[in-house]
Amino acid sequence: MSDDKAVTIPAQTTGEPSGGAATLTKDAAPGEVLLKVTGLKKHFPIKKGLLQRQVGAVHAVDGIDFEVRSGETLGVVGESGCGKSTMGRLITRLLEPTDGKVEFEGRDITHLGVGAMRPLRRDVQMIFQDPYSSLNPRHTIGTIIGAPFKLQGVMPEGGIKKEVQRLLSVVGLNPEHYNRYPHEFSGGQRQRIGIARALALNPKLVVADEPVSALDVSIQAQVVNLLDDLQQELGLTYVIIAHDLSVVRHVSDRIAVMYLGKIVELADRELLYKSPMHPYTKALMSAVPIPDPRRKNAKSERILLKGDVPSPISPPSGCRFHTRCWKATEICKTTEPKLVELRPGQQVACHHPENFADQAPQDTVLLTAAKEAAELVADEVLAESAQTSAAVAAEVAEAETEAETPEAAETPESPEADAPEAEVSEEEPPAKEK
Ligand SMILES: Nc1ncnc2c1ncn2[C@@H]1O[C@H](COP(=O)(O)OP(=O)(O)OP(=O)(O)O)[C@@H](O)[C@H]1O
Repeated sequence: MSDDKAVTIPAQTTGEPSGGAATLTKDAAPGEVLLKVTGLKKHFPIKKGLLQRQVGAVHAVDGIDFEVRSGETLGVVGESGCGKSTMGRLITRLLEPTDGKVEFEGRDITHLGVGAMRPLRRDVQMIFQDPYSSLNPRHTIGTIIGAPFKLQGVMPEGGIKKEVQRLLSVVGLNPEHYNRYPHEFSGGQRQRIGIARALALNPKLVVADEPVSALDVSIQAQVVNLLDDLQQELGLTYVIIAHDLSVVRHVSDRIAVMYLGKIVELADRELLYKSPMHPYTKALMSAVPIPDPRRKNAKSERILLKGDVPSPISPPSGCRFHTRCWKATEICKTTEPKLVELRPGQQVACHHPENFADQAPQDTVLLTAAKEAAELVADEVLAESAQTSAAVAAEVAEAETEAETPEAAETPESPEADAPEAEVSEEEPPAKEK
């Protein structure tokens, strides 16, 4: 980690006539929406035969909506093949979306061409997973980190070499190693080089795609902490993609959980950890050990998921997770649940959420697949899940009753006021048939 904490980005001058001097001002104030994604899709066509006729498509990203606010870190998690990297490449416009909209600072950038995207490339940068293949082995690290200045026609104050050396010290590397080649560095150091390159043009948004998964576990924390420090110092906004929650849990403000091209849960970190609502989130969380001494006696039952993620070529109907979910009923197979905000700061797409009142309590018969999936879930987890859902349902019912009572008292003259508007069930939701 760098000792050089006093990071200052000098003003840069640009060769572009229209660009003007690159300023240090972050246009979006902290908390304002920097990036907005609506109905975003990417379907990769599958072509066959001599005529290369399209016979199908990989539904890598299949209609997602989210926002990234200035200064925050949005973590994106999900198993391999869920479309996280494709999403990262779509929002950095390295891929052309099939459908939907990407807005950056209020500007629609969905279909900007190469030329129009050029100035924007400064503001949106990407850090890649593999620090071995993402750095050209024939170039010195001075050339690699200095490349963005040349590509963008930007001349930093004091020259490129001085700026590259400053960036090296910012990411905790020796500025004297300017003339060395990537193979002379360890994996962690190479990832620091990738970070220095991404930071060169003082970006507003950095999308980091599995930034530490290729590194030794002992090095991972150092790189994550470096990203965290840089965010504090430079006011960066991050989208950090990871396949499990262990990497993003400490650095994210909000977390989006992806499954087969969809966001199934999007919540403030605290809420997600305290009471995950989507069964898939719960399963992902159960795979992460909790290094908390206060919880050493707490049950940490693992939830094993049945089989692999289904093919994104023909994703399951309804809720895509229904083939592996231990709570799935008929409605899950037939009707796709919408991503809705069930609690302030917590959106979820599930008919039978955890830690919340059942959204389809009339639908009680478990699918055969759910019974098989339940075999892999510890009895304690199933019991706890039923218990918390029942408790939340009772709480919700109680809150509704309280909310209705004063209203009725205020309008005693109304004949309807005496009669309860809706029956509030005191009953626990019916137990799922096993
Ligand atoms: N260029 C492409 N052409 C065809 N299919 C693709 C392409 N890129 C990705 N896919 C497919 O899209 C799906 C989503 O891939 P993606 O890499 O986005 O997932 P991921 O969640 O990032 O997984 P991983 O962590 O393994 O990278 C996968 O089935 C993948 O095979």
